Amino acid sequence: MTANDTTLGARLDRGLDELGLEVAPSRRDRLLALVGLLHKWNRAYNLTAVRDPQEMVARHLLDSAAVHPFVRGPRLLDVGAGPGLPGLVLAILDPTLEVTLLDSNGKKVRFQRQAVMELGLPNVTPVQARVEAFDAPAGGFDQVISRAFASLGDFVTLSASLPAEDGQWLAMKGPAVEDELGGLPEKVAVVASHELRVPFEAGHRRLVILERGGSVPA
Ligand SMILES: C[S@@+](CC[C@H](N)C(=O)[O-])C[C@H]1O[C@@H](n2cnc3c(N)ncnc32)[C@H](O)[C@@H]1O
Repeated sequence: MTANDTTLGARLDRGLDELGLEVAPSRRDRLLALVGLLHKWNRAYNLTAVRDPQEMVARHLLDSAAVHPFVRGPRLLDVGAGPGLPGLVLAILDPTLEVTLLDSNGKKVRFQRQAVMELGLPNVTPVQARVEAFDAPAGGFDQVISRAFASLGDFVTLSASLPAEDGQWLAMKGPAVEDELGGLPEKVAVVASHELRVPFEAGHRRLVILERGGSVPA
């Protein structure tokens, strides 16, 4: 292990601690390995604008891990997952989740497959498809999540058929999500909206949870 790995590991440990997440050493090491893979493949595949591994720990790992308490699974679909965020992180944290990573971009999905293989994650299935052309397995997904994918209205409209009857959408948004609430389709409503603090990040992450037929305003 290099001095740089030690620094990254210390930053990750502190962040997970701040989030109140206890993570087994083998899983914590896989989270760090994911940063290594993102850093290595970023040069060729342009996976993320974040180039610095220290920054990746906060902006990618901890930001994704912050929503873990709201993920109930077991079947979770990550729409527009890109390099697998937040889905890969959530799958590493909880091996009982069955995570499908969906992206239309071939390079992103090739990276997802590489990460699944190198990190040994049998609970993750990468799929290359456009969300609007993707069919859910029988019964649908328990939760459909996205980060930096689309407006709230577009996310829910494009994935309208994918959650189970009693399933949920989890939208990872910035603090100014109120402006997007008007774009929601009828019969889908916000049932909860959580302000999450991400370690080492200045602003707040907002997690908006939606269900069919919900009626509680944000
Ligand atoms: C800004 S990136 C976000 C990636 C990742 N969720 C993250 O937070 O780093 C948006 C991703 O959505 C994918 N995407 C855009 N339109 C899509 C569609 N209609 N169906 C599936 N994926 C799509 C793009 O290929 C891209 O990888």
